Amino acid sequence: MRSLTDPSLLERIRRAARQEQFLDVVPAEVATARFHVAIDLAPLPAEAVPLAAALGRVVAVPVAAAADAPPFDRASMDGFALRAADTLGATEAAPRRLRMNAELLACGVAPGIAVAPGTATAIATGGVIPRGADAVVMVEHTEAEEGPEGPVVLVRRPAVAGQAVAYAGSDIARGETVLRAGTLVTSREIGMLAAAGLATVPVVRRPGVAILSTGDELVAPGQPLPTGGIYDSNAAILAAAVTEHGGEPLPLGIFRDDEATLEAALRQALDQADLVVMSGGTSKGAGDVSHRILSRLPPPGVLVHGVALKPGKPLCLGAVGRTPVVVLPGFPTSAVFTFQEFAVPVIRALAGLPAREEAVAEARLAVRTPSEAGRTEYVMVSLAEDPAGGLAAWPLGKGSGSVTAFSQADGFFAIDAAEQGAAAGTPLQVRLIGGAHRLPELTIIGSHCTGLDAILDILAAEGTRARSLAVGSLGGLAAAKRGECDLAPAHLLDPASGAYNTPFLAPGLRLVPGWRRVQGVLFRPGDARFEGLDGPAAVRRGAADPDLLLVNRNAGSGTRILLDGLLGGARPPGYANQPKSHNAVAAAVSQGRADWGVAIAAVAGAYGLGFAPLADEHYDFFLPEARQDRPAVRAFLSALASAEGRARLAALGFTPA
Ligand SMILES: Nc1nc2c(c(=O)[nH]1)N[C@H]1C(S)=C(S)[C@@H](COP(=O)(O)OP(=O)(O)OC[C@H]3O[C@@H](n4cnc5c(N)ncnc54)[C@H](O)[C@@H]3O)O[C@H]1N2
Ligand code: MOO
Repeated sequence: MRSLTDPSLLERIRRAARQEQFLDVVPAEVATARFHVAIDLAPLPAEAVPLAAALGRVVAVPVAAAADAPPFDRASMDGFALRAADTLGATEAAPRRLRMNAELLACGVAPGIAVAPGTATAIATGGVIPRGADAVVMVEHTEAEEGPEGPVVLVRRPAVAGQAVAYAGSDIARGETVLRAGTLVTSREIGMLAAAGLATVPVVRRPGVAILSTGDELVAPGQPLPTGGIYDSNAAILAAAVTEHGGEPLPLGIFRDDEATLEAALRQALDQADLVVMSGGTSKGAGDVSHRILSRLPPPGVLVHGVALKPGKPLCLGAVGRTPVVVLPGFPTSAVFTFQEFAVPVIRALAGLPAREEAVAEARLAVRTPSEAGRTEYVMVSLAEDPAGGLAAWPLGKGSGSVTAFSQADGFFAIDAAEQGAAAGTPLQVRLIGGAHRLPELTIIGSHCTGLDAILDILAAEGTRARSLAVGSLGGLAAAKRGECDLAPAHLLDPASGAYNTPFLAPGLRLVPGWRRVQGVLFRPGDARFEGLDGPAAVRRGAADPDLLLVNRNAGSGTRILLDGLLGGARPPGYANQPKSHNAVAAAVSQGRADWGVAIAAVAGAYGLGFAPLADEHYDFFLPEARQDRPAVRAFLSALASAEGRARLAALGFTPA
């Protein structure tokens, strides 16, 4: 992202406003087909690596055993090696009497004496079966004694040939294929290779995947964030995903949105990598940068720019010679989603891994979900129990710019490009991310609060898995009425009565008191226009001074109802700026985009802001009566009432009910 004084950015915005510039937007299947014919997808050449380094690698060529396992016929019991025929008819009352040979076959001892008829040799588990012997009798079924002819062994059970003998090559036969090409090497394979006498294993060379992030705003995690800065999360998630799919990440860092810099970086990446993945700067005019750079490199260059997908429309796929280049959209959800769909299959193919196994779960869509016609829209969802049986899918609703949607979702489903949304109740095939999902024991749908995290941390420590979906107080109340959640946290103010939450109770629901949150006016510390005022005076001051800019809240929120009541119809400057959370209000005031707003004390504290208290807001839980006896609900209620829960809430600035 560049500054507004940058003429190329102005040009980019003008052009974007004029027209839809992805003239060549193609369906995902077309994009994949064009990409795959232009690049090589055969596994990379083999390299021999020592067993200690083989974990997680992919076997390149069939591996044959160099030795038998066991390498010789081996005793599998401590006892006596003998000829089974000599023990025929042996009983407790009439044991067979065998002369003991003068050697003890411990492990690692080469036998020197053959077992002749009528003799036996003492042998340990793992000992080499001597010539002439065909069975081992365990020591418990024998008795040794000193006879006139020397030491003898009395055998009290008849043996059958082969008894307690593990034959040479019965486990691994020399020349047998122990590992087939394409096998992923785990600890189990490493054990087999060692037993077969192999110190190294031929594995597919790991595809090197260069990862470049582009954007003037990007900052490496761990560094301080300047105004307008964004942490480079794409590079980290992409590098880890490369490793997960058998590649070797080559993190090249963050590059400025500048053609010459990017071209140099791309050339450097192409020198060392089997696949180049860039993220950022692909949409609109910026996409031309990739076009221009790629056109100066060996053909074929850009193969696809624009895919009829959401997230992921600005994706650019290209190749230099046969080396694939993938330019992902900068938005984190778009980047990781298109990486999974378009880059992962290439990495796995080069790494010699089979296509990723897709796991699908059937679910019903919990709420109506809009989509953009003309693009196949992939909707990230959380799965919860459906009261009608099976699973309900709840859209995360976070959008392409979210850094958490892909990481927190259980899976995603597609809405066809021809549709403009999907109705609540639509049966869905949800593709699971990570191949599996575990249903939470406690489903919480409604308004979010850091106090709730404190209680859920206690539950987690006790081993109860909870899932909290932040859909706002009203959305949670509706879910509770439909019986779709265990608890619906809410802070709903009824303007008529001035009461919180109780006026919204419905048959079948009960209200569990949670805690109070102090609402107040937020301002920058040291702002003399607010310092020292009480809450109502701070609102009057804010409303009266035309130089002061308000940050309001969205209609329907309890905070908005409170502020509207205090303003008595006044509309101070900034009233139209209506973000949807306490944190957004605090960030606006803290960063100087506004001078005052109303939010809870805990958030003011987290941002280091001044605070003038106004009123107590009640944060309570709607609980469907049908669910109140579930063990996880009981565990939640006791954590809420516990001394620890109350102490943690108090420490966060909340007043437990
Ligand atoms: N006028 C239009 N604007 C946009 C369109 C459009 O069609 N017309 N498309 C939108 C879509 S769809 C997407 S997706 C994004 C992708 O844009 P870019 O690929 O050009 O990405 P940037 O502008 O560089 O960044 C977007 C966003 O993502 C943040 N970002 C970038 N890189 C990283 C990173 N490595 N780690 C974390 N976050 C990153 C960046 O700061 C921006 O906030 O464009 C829409 N715009
Ligand atoms: O296509 Mo963009 O990826 O919607 O956000």
